[in-house]
Amino acid sequence: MFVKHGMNQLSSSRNFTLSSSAVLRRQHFLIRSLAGGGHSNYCTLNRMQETNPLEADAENILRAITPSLDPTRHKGQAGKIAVIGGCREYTGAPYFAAISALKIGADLSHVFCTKDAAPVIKSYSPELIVHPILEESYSIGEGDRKYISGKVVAEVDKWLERFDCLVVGPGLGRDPFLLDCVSEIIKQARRLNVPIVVDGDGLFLVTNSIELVSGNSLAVLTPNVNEYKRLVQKVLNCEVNDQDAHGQLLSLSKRIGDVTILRKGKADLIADGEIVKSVSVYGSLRRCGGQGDILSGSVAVFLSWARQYIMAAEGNVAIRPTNPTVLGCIAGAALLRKAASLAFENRKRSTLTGDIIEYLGKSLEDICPAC
Ligand SMILES: NC(=O)C1=CN([C@@H]2O[C@H](COP(=O)(O)OP(=O)(O)OC[C@H]3O[C@@H](n4cnc5c(N)ncnc54)[C@H](OP(=O)(O)O)[C@@H]3O)[C@@H](O)[C@H]2O)[C@@H](O)CC1
Ligand SMILES: Nc1ncnc2c1ncn2[C@@H]1O[C@H](COP(=O)(O)OP(=O)(O)OP(=O)(O)O)[C@@H](O)[C@H]1O
Ligand SMILES: [Mg+2]
Repeated sequence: MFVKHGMNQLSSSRNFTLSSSAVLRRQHFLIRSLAGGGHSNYCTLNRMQETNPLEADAENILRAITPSLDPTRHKGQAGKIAVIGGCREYTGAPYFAAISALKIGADLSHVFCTKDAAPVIKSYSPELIVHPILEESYSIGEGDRKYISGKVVAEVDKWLERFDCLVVGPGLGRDPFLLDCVSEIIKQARRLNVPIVVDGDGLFLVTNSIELVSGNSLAVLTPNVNEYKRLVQKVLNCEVNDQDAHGQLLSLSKRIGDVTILRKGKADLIADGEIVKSVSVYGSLRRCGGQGDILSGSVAVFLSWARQYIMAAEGNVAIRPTNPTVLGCIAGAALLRKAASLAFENRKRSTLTGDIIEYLGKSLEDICPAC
């Protein structure tokens, strides 16, 4: 009530005081004081949202699907992830996705990128296995296209079956030749039943060729606000309806043949054609670029772990829902948001994606200790 009253006073005085910066500063101070502090209040609001029946039981899901660190396990069993992305413009996005997968606990993380991007990505981290195999139109002659496309696809194909999940799109760019090659990689992954998380420019590609993912129950789309708008316009032939966000997301996922969609935003909404879940716990006020890339790498790892967990449970799955792609989305979204909130607590306005990545380990450890 006090907050409301204070806010009303502030808004009624807005018209004639906005020009004064001292008054503005006092207004901001008053709003923060009445609301109990910027970030902590934000978290409290999020905690209140946990009473929402659609809110996923993210912490229990994280505990259930994260594999124990067992001395009998060998390298590779905790996950082999590959990111298809990285071009002349973007080297950060594939790095963020691939390194996040390792920081969460995957054993191996590969990046398939263009020749220009590879040395840059390699230099960020020796932990990543980087394949400089993608080609953009500018670097090849008209007559070489078919031959080079075959070579690119064959090179990825050598590895494809070994991966537990592909992340297609972070920093991929929109070169038409490159995207044609990536279409073939997506088709091949589907033939081999390799799950894929489609993000960034991968979404630009599949939005224009929806048949690439349509009906693939092992595909996850992770659109941000722009990517979601394009997807809704293209597939549902209408505008985004925030009044019925859950219903529209469900319709969209149904229309694309029950693929799983994680709509990123203030609350992350997840649908698979059957159910809708929301992840709104934790979070940060900082919107620096690259957080979606962390998310795509994280979802890939948790999706792989969820599949392993469900296979091992042999029908005795202790958590709901039971679709591994949805579980992967819930776990990935919750972990990113927790890491972002910890990073923000420390770094405030200067929080960057690299800072958030540094908190992925602690965030998982708090929920699910290693030993
Ligand atoms: N540090 C890094 O390396 C990071 C790299 N990142 C990477 O950036 C890529 C784009 O992702 P993003 O999130 O900027 O896309 P989004 O919000 O739809 O676009 C914003 C506006 O830009 C425009 N536009 C975009 N791409 C375009 C293109 N190739 N050519 C022309 N226009 C283009 C777009 O226009 P529109 O599509 O609406 O016509 C919209 O108006 C993606 O690969 C991502 O992974 C990020 O992950 C962040 C960290
Ligand atoms: N308004 C918000 N409040 C809280 N968290 C948010 C908000 N918007 C986005 N997020 C968080 O940030 C994550 C990344 O979402 P974002 O929309 O920034 O993705 P993106 O644009 O694809 O990022 P990238 O810059 O990596 O491409 C989401 O999963 C969500 O957890
Ligand atoms: Mg993105």
